[in-house]
Amino acid sequence: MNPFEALIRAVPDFPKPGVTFRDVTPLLADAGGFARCIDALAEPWQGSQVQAVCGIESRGFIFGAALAQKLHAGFVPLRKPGKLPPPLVEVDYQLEYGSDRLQARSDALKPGERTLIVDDVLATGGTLAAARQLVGMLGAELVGASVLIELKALQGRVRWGGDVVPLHSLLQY
Ligand SMILES: O=P(O)(O)OC[C@H]1O[C@H](OP(=O)(O)OP(=O)(O)O)[C@H](O)[C@@H]1O
Ligand SMILES: Nc1ncnc2[nH]cnc12
Repeated sequence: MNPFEALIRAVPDFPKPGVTFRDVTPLLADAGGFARCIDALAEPWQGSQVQAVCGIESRGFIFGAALAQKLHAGFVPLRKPGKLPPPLVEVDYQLEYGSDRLQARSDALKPGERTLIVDDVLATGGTLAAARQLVGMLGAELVGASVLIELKALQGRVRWGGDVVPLHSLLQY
């Protein structure tokens, strides 16, 4: 069994019927499990000279900020609407259970800055694709993406576009 699996709670029919919600809060509450999770998320990127980690609001902030520290990189929040002051760049996207918009400060990344995107869950891949678009609009160099959980049936990896830009997940369902 994957060492992190026991720390993820499956909640049926949340937030709407037919969705099995993968709750990461038991993992976050487990000091050792959380630390090992950040080590495992960082491992593929050691030596990749990551300069900036973009974390996606809100659960992506938790993993992204810890991972940025581990990789000695800066942290850049990609936020939902109404949270960041202008000037901004923004992208609209679809979710497994709705639609949303992601925004970043228009000078959040430097041109060519080696950037990693981090989130907790890859579902349909809409969020990660929007984050990737934002990184491109900011002129940074995308090194890859890391997620804790990949929901394979929703084929987010297909949307990410194969292996040209690496995408790592720790746990697959
Ligand atoms: O691959 P996708 O279909 O785009 O879905 C994945 C996204 O869905 C969840 O975010 P949510 O918008 O529920 O926000 P939260 O982290 O604030 O709970 C999750 O944290 C990912 O960001
Ligand atoms: N099934 C799911 N569980 C947790 N977070 C999600 N984000 C999108 N789908 C999700």
